[in-house]
Amino acid sequence: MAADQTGDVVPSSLSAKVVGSFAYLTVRDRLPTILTKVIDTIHRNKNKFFEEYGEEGIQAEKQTISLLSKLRNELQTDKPILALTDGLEDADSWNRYLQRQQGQCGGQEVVSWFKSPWLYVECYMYRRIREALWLNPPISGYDVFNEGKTRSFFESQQAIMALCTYFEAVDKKTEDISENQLREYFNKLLQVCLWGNKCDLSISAGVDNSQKISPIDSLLALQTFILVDDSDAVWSTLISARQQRQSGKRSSGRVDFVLDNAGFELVTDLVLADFLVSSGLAGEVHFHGKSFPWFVSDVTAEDFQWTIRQTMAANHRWMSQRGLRWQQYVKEGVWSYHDHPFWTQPNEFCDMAADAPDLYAALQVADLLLFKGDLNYRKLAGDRDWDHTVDFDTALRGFGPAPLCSLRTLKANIQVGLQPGQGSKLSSQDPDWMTCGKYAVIQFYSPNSDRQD
Ligand SMILES: O=P(O)(O)OC[C@H]1O[C@](O)(CO)[C@@H](O)[C@@H]1O
Repeated sequence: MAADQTGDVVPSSLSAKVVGSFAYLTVRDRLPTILTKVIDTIHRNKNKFFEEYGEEGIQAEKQTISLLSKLRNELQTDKPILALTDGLEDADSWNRYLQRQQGQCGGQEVVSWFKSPWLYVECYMYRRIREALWLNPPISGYDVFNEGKTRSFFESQQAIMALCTYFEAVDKKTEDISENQLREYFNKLLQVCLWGNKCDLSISAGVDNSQKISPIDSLLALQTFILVDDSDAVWSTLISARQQRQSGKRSSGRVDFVLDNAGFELVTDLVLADFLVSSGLAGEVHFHGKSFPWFVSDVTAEDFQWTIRQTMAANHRWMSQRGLRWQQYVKEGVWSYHDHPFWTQPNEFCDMAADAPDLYAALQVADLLLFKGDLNYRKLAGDRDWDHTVDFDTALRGFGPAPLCSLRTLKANIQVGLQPGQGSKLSSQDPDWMTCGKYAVIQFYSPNSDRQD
């Protein structure tokens, strides 16, 4: 247990200082592997940089690699975390966060890779990659993870086609079907969107993790791996918001996706968003992505636009039709993409109201917030060593700008909101249940006291 900034007693943050823990193994093994791949990618692209920028490109490649090798050495030898020096717009808040961490150690320990909160140091690594590139124009804007994200999209083509074909049939029917039928489609597409989160490149340290089989066909078999299923509450939230709109009590009708990975997962997000709009469950969708390459496969503005363009250009009738529809939504402002520096900060989301009040206020307007993936879950629950039976609401520690739902496959050893005994049963059956990506949750919280489930 530890006291937070406000003096509340909360479980301690997960950290690599617990030798043998998942955090420890990630910092010891997975993060250096990711850094090595980043260095290899930059080196492999040397000729491209030369063709584009001449000798300057080669110099930038060398210097970036030298900064990244230094970073890998700092990590592997547990050096202190350093302040950022690139002067980018978020550098000050990162440096303030470092001071906050230093304040919390009370001078007894240094803030370092293996001693500090895992969430902090892992986010910091991606920000330092950003710094290494930024300090080296002309390759400052190069996305080192782009090749992997692109590959993962193409390797999931069959699954994307199957999903678009399924959606085509659903879409034809949404106008005159019963609420029960609509609900059935919603459940399926919500689950596809959930399992899409299996496909991230960070857990596999960049190794192929794409979707190979039809996502609809696998749903039934996957059902037993959903540990918490609050989809009833999610549905009720959408339906009651729609009723309020129809009766003129409310205008917005907005669902926000806090996105996670590009590739197949993003396609599942777009398909669900398409369904929400075409069925009238939402009037508008906001997508929140990252403002620089993050956690290997996270969606940036460029990935978002690229995915829509590729879907449009596909040589498959239903896939390209979806792409065209999505482009239309973007043109008409029905869909919009947003980024904010807070999404690429190391903060727990309970800090958002104080540290990013503009973002918090923007989220308050939504009827429903869908938080995709494992990292968002870690930030929702503060990446702390909670007992599994603690309520989701408690772990959120006051965060709740609007009704929210986490759609997450478990890839880090944090999970709340389970039934008594559920965690220990899983541990005895499947010791890696929290980190293997085989289990998932659809976990809901509403700040309105009259929860609609
Ligand atoms: O893409 P996601 O689902 O946020 O997963 C991110 C990955 O990074 C981690 O947060 C840590 O490496 C894991 O928990 C997870 O493997």
